[in-house]
Amino acid sequence: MSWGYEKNNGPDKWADNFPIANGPRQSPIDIVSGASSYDKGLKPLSLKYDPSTCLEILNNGHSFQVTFADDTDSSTLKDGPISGTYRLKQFHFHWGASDDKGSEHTVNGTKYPAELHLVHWNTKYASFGEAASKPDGLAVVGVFLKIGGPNASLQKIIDAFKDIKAKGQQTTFGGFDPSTLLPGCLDYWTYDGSLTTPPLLESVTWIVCKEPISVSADQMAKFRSLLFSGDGEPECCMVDNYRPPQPLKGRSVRASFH
Ligand SMILES: Cc1cc(C)cc(S(N)(=O)=O)c1
Ligand SMILES: [Zn+2]
Repeated sequence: MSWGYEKNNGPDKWADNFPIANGPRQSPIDIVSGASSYDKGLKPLSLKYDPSTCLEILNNGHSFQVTFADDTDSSTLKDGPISGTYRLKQFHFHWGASDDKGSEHTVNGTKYPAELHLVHWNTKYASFGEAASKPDGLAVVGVFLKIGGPNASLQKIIDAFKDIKAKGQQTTFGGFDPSTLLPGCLDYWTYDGSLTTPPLLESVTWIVCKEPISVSADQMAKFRSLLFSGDGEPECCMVDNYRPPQPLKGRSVRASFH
């Protein structure tokens, strides 16, 4: 039985096969804004994305992801809390069965209906796979989604859902600029954490944006029409693919803003 988000294979069972699930730097966390400390040494994020590196969109059975060519420094994250250059590998989302839940990180206990993760790897290592096992290997930018007006940039992604409804399905998806998914203000919280799904590797510098982006209720409903299940299997809607907040275990959360 492979891991998932159901009762019998969900987050409470992951430690059975991935003992790091109870490790010292697990993600996500609840961000308590009053307990975060402003660090004037934190730089603004430098995100430079080239739409021509966008390759395809894929339903991997846990979420859907948009993957990028990462053989050059065309789409990168620099500055912020990190040193060096990190390359964009993919982005994906986590969301709920209803608008009152779905994000992985929470803010003062507040859940958002969804959360975007833009995954980058440190080019001091030879590949994503090598970087994923290093304490400074990955940097993931998290962006909350809140219910509001329709998001034109998200709509381009949603329009591709008909081709990736079931697990394992993928289709070409080019010319998409991920910077159109970023909020206007790039104030952020940052802390040392992990992948939020198995293998839960403790290799992620988390960079969580304070400002959410909008998504309409109808657009969220389209996310929930994707399937965890494969073609020909009993249909299981892709919803609640989020891990709940994990113990902070003494970590500090820094803020790039007052
Ligand atoms: C397993 C895994 C892989 C990747 C690239 C990213 C994550 S996450 N949700 O921590 O951003 C998890
Ligand atoms: Zn994620």
